[in-house]
Amino acid sequence: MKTFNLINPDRSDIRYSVMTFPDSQPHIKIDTASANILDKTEPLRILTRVSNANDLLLALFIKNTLDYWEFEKVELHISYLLAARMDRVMLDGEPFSLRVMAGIINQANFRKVKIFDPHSEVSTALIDRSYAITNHEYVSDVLTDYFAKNKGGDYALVSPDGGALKKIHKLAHYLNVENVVECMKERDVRTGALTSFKTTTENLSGQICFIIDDICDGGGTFAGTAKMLKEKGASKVILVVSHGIFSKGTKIESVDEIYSTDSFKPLEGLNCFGIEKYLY
Ligand SMILES: O=P(O)(O)OC[C@H]1O[C@H](OP(=O)(O)OP(=O)(O)O)[C@H](O)[C@@H]1O
Repeated sequence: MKTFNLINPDRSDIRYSVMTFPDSQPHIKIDTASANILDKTEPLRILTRVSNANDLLLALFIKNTLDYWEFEKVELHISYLLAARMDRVMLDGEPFSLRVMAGIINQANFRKVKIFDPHSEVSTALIDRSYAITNHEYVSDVLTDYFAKNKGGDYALVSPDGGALKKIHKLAHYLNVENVVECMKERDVRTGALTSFKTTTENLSGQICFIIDDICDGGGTFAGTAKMLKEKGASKVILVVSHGIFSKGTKIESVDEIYSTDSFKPLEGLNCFGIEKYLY
């Protein structure tokens, strides 16, 4: 499939240049010649991060031009979906932001929408003809990379909360890993504060613990979970997230090493895997 690549412009099958008008409107100029040589009856995907509102606008502007040129099968492949966490009304007076995002995407009438490891099933429920791409292949590559660079040993996959728990057993099955540690956390939705960390697993003596989750934002979930895992004997704690926001930086207490993709933004100072391999 041909790709209109907003993540890595050098690998785009259609060339373009992006600019911003003085009033902050994002704008794109698409190279007509590179578009005209493509077969318009074949699928074409727009590959993009939706890390902010302008990213979404640009993708929709491109779809508008591709419609005008009569490309028949345009897909949207999203590495990170803004507002996927706001998958419900958290508190009275707050919006159901994901529903708004979904409405905007739906009106553009993409043939398919693929989303890499969305926060919950609500994204694919709300967005028409959408599919979630799991983190399975990515986590498999992480384990291979980790054990190529470090001594082997007993290890466990850890789900830090209820959201991650829904995915961890399918991942463990895919990876053929038996050892899964289920954890719970409590978050006060009024303040965002994390209030408690628990697990039913008592002894993690000598275990290398891989915490698997979709997003690392401030890192509080993982500092609290890692501290608890170490108190129960874990020899190392490795954080593996699909989407690295790292709003408070990439030093997270009690976490020994971090893996992420560049789905939200390019990252330095940790193990960062390019998202393109996993989103197709
Ligand atoms: O790095 P942090 O700032 O701790 O945030 C990361 C956590 O936040 C998200 O879950 P969230 O707490 O929104 O949970 P829920 O939607 O599953 O209730 C995400 O799935 C991580 O678990």
